[in-house]
Amino acid sequence: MNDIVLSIEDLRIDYASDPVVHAVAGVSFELRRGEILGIAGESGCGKTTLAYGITQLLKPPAEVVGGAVRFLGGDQPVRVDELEGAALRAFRWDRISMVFQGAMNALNPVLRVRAQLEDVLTTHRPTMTKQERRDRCEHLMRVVGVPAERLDAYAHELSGGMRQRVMIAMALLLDPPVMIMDEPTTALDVVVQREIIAEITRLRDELGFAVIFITHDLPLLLEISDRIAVMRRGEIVELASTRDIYHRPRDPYTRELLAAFPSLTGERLEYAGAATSTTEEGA
Ligand SMILES: Nc1ncnc2c1ncn2[C@@H]1O[C@H](COP(=O)(O)OP(=O)(O)OP(=O)(O)O)[C@@H](O)[C@H]1O
Repeated sequence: MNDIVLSIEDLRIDYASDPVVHAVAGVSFELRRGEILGIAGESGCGKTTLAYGITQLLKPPAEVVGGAVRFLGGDQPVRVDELEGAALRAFRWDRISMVFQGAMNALNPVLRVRAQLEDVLTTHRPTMTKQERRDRCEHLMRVVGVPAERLDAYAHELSGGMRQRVMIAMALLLDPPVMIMDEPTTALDVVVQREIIAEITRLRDELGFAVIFITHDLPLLLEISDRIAVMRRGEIVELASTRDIYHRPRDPYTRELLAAFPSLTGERLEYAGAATSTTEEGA
């Protein structure tokens, strides 16, 4: 069995604006079966463009100008970047699914959650019976921690956290070997964010799918990833195990990124009050 599920080779994506932006400037990496690969980097470094490029969701003026994306998690290798039309639609969700920032707002406001989940199954698993579809949807709701009764709700009747969980359920419906998550919890409050992250790592352990997890939140990546790729100006400047990124960062930019976050483990310093304060007031 191949240990690599996805291979990205020298992927290049431009925005054909004036001047041209080389948003992804020759990115190569391999995603291993069942791993969580974190992609970190400051705003504008090309993370989202990369995610959309891998799944062929880019819209003009964005354009893939070079490289290859190969899915290796099935019987035959698939050149994802060459898929079109019905073949692309059949591939997406089934082999690689996505949860993007604000995905929770992608739910259709006039359809019940059940109809939207069942629609994915009707399209991709046409031989499933009605009862099988019902069972699968109810199972997935339980898997992501939403009571199955909520299948009868409309999106506006659910909290932001629940809606994002529903989107994760949708991404898991077809049991894909790869999930791409781009800031999947950024729009949520910290407590809900932690719950959902814990859920994603638990599901990964249980179901064994691989995840590309994109965020500017490096401490979060250090917590959940097996390996981390650090992106800067459209390129990966360092890709290593999370342990090495944390303890032995090689690239100066990785060190800079790490230094930008307060240490979680170092010596505890006593708070001495605001540096600019000249009075005792409010101390
Ligand atoms: N429609 C567009 N036209 C021209 N340039 C664009 C367009 N969309 C994005 N870019 C540029 O492409 C580069 C990469 O943007 P991208 O959104 O992929 O970065 P990012 O790392 O995901 O940032 P963020 O974390 O803020 O979402 C940036 O320089 C951005 O300004």
